[in-house]
Amino acid sequence: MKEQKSGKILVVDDNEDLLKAAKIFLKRHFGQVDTETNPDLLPILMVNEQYDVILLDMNFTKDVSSGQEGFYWLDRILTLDSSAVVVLITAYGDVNTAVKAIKEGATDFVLKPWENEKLLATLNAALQLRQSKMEVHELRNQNQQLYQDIDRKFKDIIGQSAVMQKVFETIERVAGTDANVLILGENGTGKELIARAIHRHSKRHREAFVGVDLGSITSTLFESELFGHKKGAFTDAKEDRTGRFEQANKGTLFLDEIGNLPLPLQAKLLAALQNREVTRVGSNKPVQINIRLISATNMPINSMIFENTFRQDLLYRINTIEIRLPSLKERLEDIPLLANHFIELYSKKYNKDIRKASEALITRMQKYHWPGNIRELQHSIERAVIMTNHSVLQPEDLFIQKAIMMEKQEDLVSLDHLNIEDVEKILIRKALHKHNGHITRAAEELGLTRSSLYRRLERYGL
Ligand SMILES: Nc1ncnc2c1ncn2[C@@H]1O[C@H](COP(=O)(O)OP(=O)(O)OP(=O)(O)O)[C@@H](O)[C@H]1O
Repeated sequence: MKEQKSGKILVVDDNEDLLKAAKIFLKRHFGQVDTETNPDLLPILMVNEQYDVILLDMNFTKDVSSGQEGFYWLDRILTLDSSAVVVLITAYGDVNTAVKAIKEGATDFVLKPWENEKLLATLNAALQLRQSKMEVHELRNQNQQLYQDIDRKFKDIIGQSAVMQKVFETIERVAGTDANVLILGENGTGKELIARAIHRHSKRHREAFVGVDLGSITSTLFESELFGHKKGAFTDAKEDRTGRFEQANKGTLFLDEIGNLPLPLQAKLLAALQNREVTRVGSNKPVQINIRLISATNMPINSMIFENTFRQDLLYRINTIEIRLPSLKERLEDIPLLANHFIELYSKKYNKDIRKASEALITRMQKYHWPGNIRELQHSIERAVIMTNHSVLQPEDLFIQKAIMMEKQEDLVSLDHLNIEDVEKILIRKALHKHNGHITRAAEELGLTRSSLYRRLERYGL
């Protein structure tokens, strides 16, 4: 099999005969060999091509042999590309010039007239160096990207409204402490996002952030999931298992949906938090735990105390600091930022060229009530970005799809759970959808005048 030649070499020397000879010889060993007599063209050559090794003469002006020109061009090359690999050539080489050239960033030095085999060995070594320089360069870029991503995550908590500014202030104040934090807020308001931000800005950021959805754990699995179990502790315990508390040791434990925890399990959780230790199911050896606790719920946990559905002593354990996240309705001024943030995110993800949301869309979004908060807004934008042909997102991109989705959901709802307003809303949406948003026709079908339909649209935020 023919050997695949690699490496792009540029030879810069004022001697045309030398260049010809070099080209003939080097082409047998490298993928591309370019030659140039005029060093002034170096910058442009380097823009047009990424050379792996530049073989550079040290003297270009007739009767000058100081090597100063070589040093000048070496410096220019390294300024243009700090990973460039330059091998200097000179007929008047001496040890001092060689040492100086290496000190100034040259990779190696060859003397004219050269022996082909020696030149080849020097260039092969230079090529290897270039490859590792490029790998390091790439890794550094990746690293930088990762750091930017991590950094951006805090910036990814979008919000400039006064309520969100307060939330940011609180996060900054509490993150560095070990205080237990309770985050309250409706579904999709960003409770988990905030919990992760607190962890990332805490002293424990190098340790684990372990989340548990208490709303979805069955009573039977609660202890095994949280505290772990020993092999054979019960029928399905085929292996030893570390519980979430132990996994989070030295880090942060995030207990989501804590308001959904039944009372008997609240007692077990409280005991673990008070004693700062857990015992795996089937074991009698308690394990010490050191965790920072962040909890979250969408339930009105403070009033649950009065209904005896949440233990007051547990609440006191978990809510040293309380953060209440506003619903999206309470921060309508953040909608433009959020909308454009998700448009940018999903345009990149789906390779589309969508610049922003139109003003009409923003106004429309600010009138909608967003029961699913930011999660709903995020998903609506994602769908719209996938489906649209517009470069500026329009109301129909978002709301027609929303109407279709809602209609599907509403068809599943049985009417006896609804009050008269809900029924009206459903009928209005259906009529609008049927007539593609045509107000006069929808009003006719509903037996309303145009203005009374408008009034209802306004009232229901449709
Ligand atoms: N301020 C914000 N800026 C940008 N994205 C956000 C913001 N708040 C929430 N999100 C995004 O919205 C989605 C829902 O957020 P998250 O899961 O943190 O909400 P949650 O309150 O924990 O929801 P649930 O109560 O349903 O568990 C996530 O994709 C999150 O990244």
